[in-house]
Amino acid sequence: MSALFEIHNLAKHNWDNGDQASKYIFSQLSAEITEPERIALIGASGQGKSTLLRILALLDTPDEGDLLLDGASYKNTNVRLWRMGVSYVAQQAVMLPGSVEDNLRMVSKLHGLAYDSVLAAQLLKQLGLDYLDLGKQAADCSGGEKQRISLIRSLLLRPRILLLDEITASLDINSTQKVEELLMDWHLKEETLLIWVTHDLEQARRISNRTWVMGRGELQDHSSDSFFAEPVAVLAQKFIQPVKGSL
Ligand SMILES: Nc1ncnc2c1ncn2[C@@H]1O[C@H](COP(=O)(O)OP(=O)(O)OP(=O)(O)O)[C@@H](O)[C@H]1O
Repeated sequence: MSALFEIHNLAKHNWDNGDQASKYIFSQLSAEITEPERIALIGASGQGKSTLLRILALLDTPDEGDLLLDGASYKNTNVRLWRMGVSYVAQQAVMLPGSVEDNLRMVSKLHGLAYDSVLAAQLLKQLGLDYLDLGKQAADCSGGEKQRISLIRSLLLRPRILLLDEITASLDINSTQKVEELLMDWHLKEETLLIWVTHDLEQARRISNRTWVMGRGELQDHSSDSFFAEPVAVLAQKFIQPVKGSL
């Protein structure tokens, strides 16, 4: 039986700055995921974590290598179908023109799916957004509101793989906790594979069973239990440099 998701020798060239030493952001990146897991993706700034997630969602193209979903290469798959199964939630939430409700409805419409208003209302409540006027212009929402609306937009697609790019970066502690609880619950019920980029090692420990560390163009794969056996402060020094003050 084929794995759920496979990354084979993936490489991405850096922007061409004439410096051969930095030709690749990363190269020969490989990983195999056989079942829906919760993967924390960590690493210092500029190591290519967002680029990797964007490539996995086919929002950017790899320069070398292959990606397989249920054994089928992205090269032989319709991009729209791929994106129904693999959804990326960006670090900077981008709102589409129109109201909050227009934004929530838009993705289902694009993919020819029925809009599940009951699920939308439930998710808004779980993320503490039930006070929001759905007729409000999405562009007028706060950064934290936009981030949660953008997460709900992706969840409404019920993707098999959810790629989360620092999605709690502009949220307060309460909202962050709600997002984490919702996603842990969602993962259990929907069996969604989560790949979650975070600079917060405590968050990585809470949400993952597997930890990928990106650095120097490579990907290290650890079980979170063994990775977090060391104190977080020590791990921060080793893997998320420079770390003075905060992660
Ligand atoms: N499409 C692209 N082609 C070439 N280089 C890119 C592309 N996108 C990003 N880069 C470069 O790749 C490097 C890694 O960027 P990326 O945003 O993926 O890092 P990151 O690990 O997510 O960083 P951070 O933690 O700060 O968000 C940057 O130097 C960036 O300019």
